[in-house]
Amino acid sequence: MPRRLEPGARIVLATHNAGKLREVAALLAPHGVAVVSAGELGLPVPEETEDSFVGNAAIKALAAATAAGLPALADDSGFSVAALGGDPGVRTADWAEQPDGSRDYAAAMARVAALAAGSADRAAWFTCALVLAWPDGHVEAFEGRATGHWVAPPRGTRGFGYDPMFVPDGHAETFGEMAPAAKHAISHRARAFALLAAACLPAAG
Ligand SMILES: O=P(O)(O)OP(=O)(O)OP(=O)(O)OC[C@H]1O[C@@H](n2cnc3c(O)ncnc32)[C@H](O)[C@@H]1O
Ligand SMILES: [Mg+2]
Repeated sequence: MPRRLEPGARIVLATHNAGKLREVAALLAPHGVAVVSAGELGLPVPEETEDSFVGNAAIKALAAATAAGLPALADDSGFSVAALGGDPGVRTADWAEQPDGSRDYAAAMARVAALAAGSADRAAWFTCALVLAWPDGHVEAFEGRATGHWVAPPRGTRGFGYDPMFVPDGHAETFGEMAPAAKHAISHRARAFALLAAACLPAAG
């Protein structure tokens, strides 16, 4: 049996990414769970040393749960391109990292497009792993995927990260052009969250 949070429980959202924080907080809102972010608690950014999304989400969730003494929810996610053998994948954030530590997503999207342009296979997908960890080391893990294709140049200013270069299956707009509610209806994060909610969260009110 999965472990479930009590109604009214307080949890840490173990991410330093503002886009993810906004999306996960919106998904959590109907479940009556009180949320505090890793940034608000001044928690450090742990090193993501695993080669799987679930592995890295577990590192982040366990580090935050232990440091805060509260259950913690972490998201590890990434963008994969079939023509690149699934890259950048778990290294998606690293591909955007600049020498000064800042992130340049325009440059990262241009690099992905340049490397993949030689192939007729435009298939791409986002993956999201959500891991809920407790201070005693217990973890519950869930994964969701959204499939589609990549486009260049990037389109749209909504969303975050690589959203402007991804068109999900059955749609014409990129995640960067869609309304947030439309992205939530089909995204990798929403799919992982639906599994998490069914197993571990108080029923939505
Ligand atoms: O580790 P935390 O603190 O949660 O924040 P992060 O931004 O470093 O997150 P990851 O290590 O999981 O790296 C995920 C990368 O994939 C990108 N990404 C994840 N979900 C995305 C989404 O829904 N749309 C666009 N890009 C996304 C994101 O911008 C990052 O570059
Ligand atoms: Mg990260």
